Amino acid sequence: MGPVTSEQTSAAPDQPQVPAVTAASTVRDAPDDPPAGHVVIVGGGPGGYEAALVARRLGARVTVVERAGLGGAAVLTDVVPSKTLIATAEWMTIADRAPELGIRLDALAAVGAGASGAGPGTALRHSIDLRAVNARVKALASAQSDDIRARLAREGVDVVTGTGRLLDPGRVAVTGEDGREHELAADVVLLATGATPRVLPDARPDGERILTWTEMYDLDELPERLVVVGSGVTGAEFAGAYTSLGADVVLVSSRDRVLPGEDADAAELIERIFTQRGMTVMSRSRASAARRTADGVVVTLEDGRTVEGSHVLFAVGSVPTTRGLGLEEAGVRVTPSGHVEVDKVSRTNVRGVYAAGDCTGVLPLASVAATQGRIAMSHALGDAVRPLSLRGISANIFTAPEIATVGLSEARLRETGTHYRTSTLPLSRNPRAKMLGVRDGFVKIFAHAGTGTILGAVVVGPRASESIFPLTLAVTHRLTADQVAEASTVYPSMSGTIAEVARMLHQRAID
Ligand SMILES: Cc1cc2nc3c(=O)[nH]c(=O)nc-3n(C[C@H](O)[C@H](O)[C@H](O)COP(=O)(O)OP(=O)(O)OC[C@H]3O[C@@H](n4cnc5c(N)ncnc54)[C@H](O)[C@@H]3O)c2cc1C
Ligand SMILES: NC(=O)c1ccc[n+]([C@@H]2O[C@H](COP(=O)([O-])OP(=O)(O)OC[C@H]3O[C@@H](n4cnc5c(N)ncnc54)[C@H](O)[C@@H]3O)[C@@H](O)[C@H]2O)c1
Repeated sequence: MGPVTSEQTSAAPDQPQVPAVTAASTVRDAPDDPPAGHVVIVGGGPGGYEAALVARRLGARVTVVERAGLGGAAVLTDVVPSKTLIATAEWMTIADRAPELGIRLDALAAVGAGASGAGPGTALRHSIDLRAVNARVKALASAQSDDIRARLAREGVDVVTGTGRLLDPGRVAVTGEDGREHELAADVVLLATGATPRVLPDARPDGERILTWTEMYDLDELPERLVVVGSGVTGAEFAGAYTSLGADVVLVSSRDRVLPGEDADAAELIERIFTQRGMTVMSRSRASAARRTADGVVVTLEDGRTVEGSHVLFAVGSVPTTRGLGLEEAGVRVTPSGHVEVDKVSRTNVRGVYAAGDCTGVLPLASVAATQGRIAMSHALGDAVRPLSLRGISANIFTAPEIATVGLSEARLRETGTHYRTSTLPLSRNPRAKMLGVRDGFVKIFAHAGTGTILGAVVVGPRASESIFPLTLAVTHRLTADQVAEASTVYPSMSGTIAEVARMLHQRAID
């Protein structure tokens, strides 16, 4: 069975989300001779497992080949662990505001709770038991992976443990843990093999002091001085979290500022907050090597300077997991960076072979991987499909405060010469923010200068990941600033600022 070639555009794909995997359903066995053929999916991350569910719903027999664990890097090493760690860090950040809100942690209560050596009147602060934090992180990730495995089993998806390799468009070889190889015949193949941390040749991770983000959850004690190399989203999230947890953090950034790809106002605000919290940010500093010392590490920069720490975390990007996948042999085209080339319905250049997620490099987000996987299966199995659009994709950087974005960035609007208007309000003027002791953050909206249609937005603030949703609706459904301004908001609420910024855009339009 080959893929359908015409693109239909009726049903919209679901909201791009990594699915909840808790819903109960009866076990469905795959039919021996499924009407929609056999789909083999290599990689069980969000790109792969979400596709598997869709393919089963569309009547295919489905086999997922996964070598590490279901849920992929997203669940086992990247999204889930980092956001669970950040949940603890966020609590610490909120606790820092407690005295301002009239909350005291007094010595007596702490002694009762088991703190030792604190006499009455002793000033106390919360501290971190990193072993306990990381045990929670790993247990949560592993439970989520188990949930996904159970959900796939309930839906009748076959899961094979091993490493998959494309032999040709209709055959996948699987090498099991025992080294034995067997073949799976496929009508459709989906490659969803993700990406792995980039490693500098002279800074090989050792799992103890020189680390990638996947190894951070094996630490039992808070690093005394953590050097974080790379100030992209991963570096910024870890540097911010470890500062909140109480570590002394040095962030080595090769660029002029942290988060170089993000809204400039948001990035500047985060950098200011980072330094206010005691983080050392070294800009225009590129690391070239790292080595162990007797009790720590030394990181060497390209200009010869050195930075000492107890540990170093390299967050210098990822490489697609596409080597050894048989792409060349099967004639699948890859980009110079090694990503699988796909179109907007996740097709590669080889008929019947699709790809989704980080191995395609389209937009490395779990939500996008899941959407690409779903689209691939709908297309391959002849269901209605709407090609991937990145227009209404929202994303969030889980720093404190969070940075949430949707739609076009200001840089992109400038690049494309779009005639736009923008308004911004700081959260410090919002009554709810004042009550909560929140000072940092803002709402910024971009609207088309002619039509008033909302083109993009940035929200910086606590739980910005939640507040961005009305603006995602606005961008997705092409609402105007006036339509957003007319909607009622609760008083007092953070979302009041969103409506107020939308009102400001109206005033500007009639200036
Ligand atoms: C630290 C960090 C935090 C992040 N936080 C977020 C976030 O908050 N929100 C968000 O949306 N995104 C986040 N991301 C991005 C997100 O993790 C990825 O976009 C997502 O994991 C991509 O999903 P995927 O299915 O393409 O690949 P993965 O999740 O990487 O899964 C790929 C799977 O394929 C398996 N595999 C690879 N090769 C083979 C083979 N040959 N045979 C068998 N199996 C194979 C791997 O073992 C893996 O399990 C984060 C990334 C990082 C690094
Ligand atoms: N919250 C989220 O959704 C989330 C979190 C983490 C990652 N992600 C996804 O993963 C993608 C990749 O993010 P990332 O931060 O892992 O990688 P990245 O490639 O975006 O950032 C790596 C940074 O390291 C810098 N760098 C590279 N080599 C260096 C060196 N030798 N010394 C110092 N700096 C160096 C680069 O200039 C870059 O700024 C993001 O675009 C995002 O889509 C998402």
